[in-house]
Amino acid sequence: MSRDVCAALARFGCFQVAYDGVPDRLREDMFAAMERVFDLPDETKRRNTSDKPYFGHNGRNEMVPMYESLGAEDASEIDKAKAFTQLLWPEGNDKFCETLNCMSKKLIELNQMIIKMIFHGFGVDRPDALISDNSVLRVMKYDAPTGDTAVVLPPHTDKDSLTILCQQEGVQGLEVLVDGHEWIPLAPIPGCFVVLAAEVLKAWSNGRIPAVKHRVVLSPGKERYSFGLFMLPKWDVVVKVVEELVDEAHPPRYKAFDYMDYLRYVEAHVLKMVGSNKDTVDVYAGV
Ligand SMILES: O=C(O)CCC(=O)C(=O)O
Ligand SMILES: [Fe+2]
Repeated sequence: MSRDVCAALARFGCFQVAYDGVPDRLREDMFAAMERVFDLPDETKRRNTSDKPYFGHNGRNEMVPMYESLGAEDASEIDKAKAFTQLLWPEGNDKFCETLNCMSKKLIELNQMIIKMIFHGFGVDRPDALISDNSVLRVMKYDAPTGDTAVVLPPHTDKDSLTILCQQEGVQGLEVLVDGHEWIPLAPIPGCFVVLAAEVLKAWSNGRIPAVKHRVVLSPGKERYSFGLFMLPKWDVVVKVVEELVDEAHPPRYKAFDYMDYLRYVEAHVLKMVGSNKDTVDVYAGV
């Protein structure tokens, strides 16, 4: 199993996983709740701010006019889930709070399981420094294109360690880039989650696992909802290449870096990186 996970990630930077730790009911509750979130007035949704780049409300701007998202940091902690809920529903919404909290916990469990598998596959018995509880649960909505098929979320690599996405059943949209030139649609599979390798994992794995480039494309008349758990490294541990993956044939490809400094760099250079075939982590920390 560990080997299959490693092989899929090394080759494609992604895979889909069937995971019954998240009951269908919880998934349905989440999508139902999300529709109500996006129906809230703009000024309410824009209360979702953060001092960390890309952690809060995003979208409906020049770069991504048809995309809108909100981020709940560490919603696996009940107090944080409550605070996020209260921003949106000051009068409270216990059901939403519980759904968000429960989903975050389940997806963090899945995430940690996959990180352990990856590094076991690489012969690392105790990847403790990489197992973190820090996350952002992001809920996303894409407007239906009116004319032609449209790229509603431009190609990018994620800046966390590992992303777990949940697509709506029957709504196609996510595509991943394979071999640098072929866009492959990842059709939603009932009961499955999409796992995407991101830039921090690329650094940890000394480049053995690529950060997969992906985008969202929609056909006319179809709107789309999705949500994802973005796993972040521990705040008090620098991001660095795992020692076991360094030897004479594989010198370290990345300098150690602080995750928040890297995120600030990402924010400052985001426009410059559009269309680049280099990942930000390589520009920022590549040796
Ligand atoms: O909505 C999706 O399926 C993808 C979202 C995504 O790539 C992101 O938020 O980084
Ligand atoms: Fe992404």
